[in-house]
Amino acid sequence: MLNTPIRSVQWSGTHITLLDQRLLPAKTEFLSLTSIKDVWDAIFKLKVRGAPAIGIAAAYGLALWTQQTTLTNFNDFKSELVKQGAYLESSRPTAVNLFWAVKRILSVVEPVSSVETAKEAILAEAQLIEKEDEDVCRSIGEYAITLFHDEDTLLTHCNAGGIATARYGTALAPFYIAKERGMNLKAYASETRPVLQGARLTAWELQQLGVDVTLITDNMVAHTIKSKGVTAVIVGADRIAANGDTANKIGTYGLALIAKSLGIPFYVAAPLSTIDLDTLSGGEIEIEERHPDEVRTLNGQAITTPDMKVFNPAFDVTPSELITGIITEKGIIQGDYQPKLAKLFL
Ligand SMILES: CSC[C@@H](O)[C@@H](O)C(=O)COP(=O)(O)O
Repeated sequence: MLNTPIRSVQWSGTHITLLDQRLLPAKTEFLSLTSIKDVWDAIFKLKVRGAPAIGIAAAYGLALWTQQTTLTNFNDFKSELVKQGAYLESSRPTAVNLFWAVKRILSVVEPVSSVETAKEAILAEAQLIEKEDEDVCRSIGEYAITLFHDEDTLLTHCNAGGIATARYGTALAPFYIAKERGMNLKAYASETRPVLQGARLTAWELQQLGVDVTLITDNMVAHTIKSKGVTAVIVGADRIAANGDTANKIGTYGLALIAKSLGIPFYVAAPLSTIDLDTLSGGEIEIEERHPDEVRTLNGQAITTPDMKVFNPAFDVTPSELITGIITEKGIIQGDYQPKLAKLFL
């Protein structure tokens, strides 16, 4: 049993050690990322995925670049660092944690005046981002658990677990806390076509944790909620707009509509680093569209003609009015999201 969850992104002194999430659950393999290009590629290809983990990988990616650069002039170093940050930001558009982490790393260079000091400050900040995410996820779990009772059955979508963060996850954090407290939370995981994060990652992660987890395909959600006594839906987020509209894995919006129709609560669990007050509403969030082959194939096997026309958005936006509560490290907010989200940052 994997009671201490695997760390999906770690700094290893000279490189980044990264769990290759594409291979799970068949193989638990770690990659050594030795250049910023490796980090871009890892984010783009979903070797690392999940909003907070992408942010941590990006922060370490910039730390890696700073350790390797031969630039000695501080102004040249600073302007190249900005370019490297923009390069990493071009890997995936939707999860705001990527942009948040790059911004945070760039900001530590402001008060310093030499390349050597900047290198140290950047690595320390990347390590702090990882450490803080662990604490934040634990806190999300502690707030989340107050919403549930022993023997409740929660349905979750995609993977917002320990491997998508520094530790504990966001939507899966209450399962870790429940285990510690001897409380029995049961789970249904929807498989999450086309990349199957629910089947490959969430079902595996909860099974490792010893949670009673059952896998369903995405089209079984309404029937399962109705027939199996699911008490709540809990998901993570990739970007929460200022008004509470939430971008998360494709399928989340449909889940929220089903939850509302069947009268069960729909919760979003996310850290403040996923809340983007500069994005006023969900309509402003850029939705990543991925390669059509993800839909044309299933586990590497073609399921359509090779030229089948495909629409493959990786995320959708759930309007805030369908969200029962947003669980953050600073507490749970319910309704009236605009002022309440803004207040979290004061
Ligand atoms: C704590 S992870 C929250 C979200 O990032 C997660 O729910 C999600 O949508 C991940 O999408 P992915 O495409 O796998 O990166």
